[in-house]
Amino acid sequence: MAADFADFDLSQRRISSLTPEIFYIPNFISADEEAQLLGKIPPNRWIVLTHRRLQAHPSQLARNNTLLRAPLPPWLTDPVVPRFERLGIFSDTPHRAPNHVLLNEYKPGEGIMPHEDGLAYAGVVATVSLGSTLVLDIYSKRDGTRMKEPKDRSQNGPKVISRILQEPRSLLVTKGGAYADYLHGIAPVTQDTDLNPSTVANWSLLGNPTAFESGTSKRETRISLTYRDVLKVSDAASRILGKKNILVK
Ligand SMILES: O=C(O)CCC(=O)C(=O)O
Ligand SMILES: [Fe+2]
Repeated sequence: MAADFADFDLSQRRISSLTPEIFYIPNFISADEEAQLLGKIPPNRWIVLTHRRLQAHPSQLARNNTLLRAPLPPWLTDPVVPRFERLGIFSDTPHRAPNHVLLNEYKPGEGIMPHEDGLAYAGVVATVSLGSTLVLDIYSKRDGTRMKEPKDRSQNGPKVISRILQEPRSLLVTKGGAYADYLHGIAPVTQDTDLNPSTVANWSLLGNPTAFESGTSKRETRISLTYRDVLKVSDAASRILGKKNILVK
């Protein structure tokens, strides 16, 4: 049985006071709950991209970043959302609860380019990891506005400032602009390497650090559930459904 997180102090799980506000909780869900979640993912909802596939629940956002008002499906709500409530994760966002979940699936060798999450969402993202461990890289936004020569690219490009190891069943919470003032990405590799207490920012918070003592972690298929609060919500069902152009993200 996973803990119910009633008297849990999230501030104790902050990854580092020097970097953006990011919190890590291993074993946020139990192995049974993980298996149930994996079993509930609808096989017909995947949007296939080049290096991963994704699903959006309850729906994709419309072009103007508006969510059509609809509840999250129950399998994405229980048991996760009540635990968020007990931890106060979304207590300061406009709807005080997540209203949107993006699922991403990465097979070994797949990843996601460094990016920021954009203006559609409140500045809190809560990510539940399923199936496999992988490293999330956090990048500073280097000022690359003017690159005189292509060779300057290495100096001006985004730079990894933090590496976060996400174990299956863990929760990662990013707050306070961590996903807007910094970039985040996942390298398209088949194993994560160079893992140790000085290269992994959340090493001291890991559930099972002994599993990574060899310094490498082989990727299996990993699915993330990223819970968000979309700022703009609309009841105008017919107007939005009438529009042809729907954005993935
Ligand atoms: O899979 C993840 O943990 C990150 C996904 C992500 O960055 C996104 O969907 O914007
Ligand atoms: Fe993202």
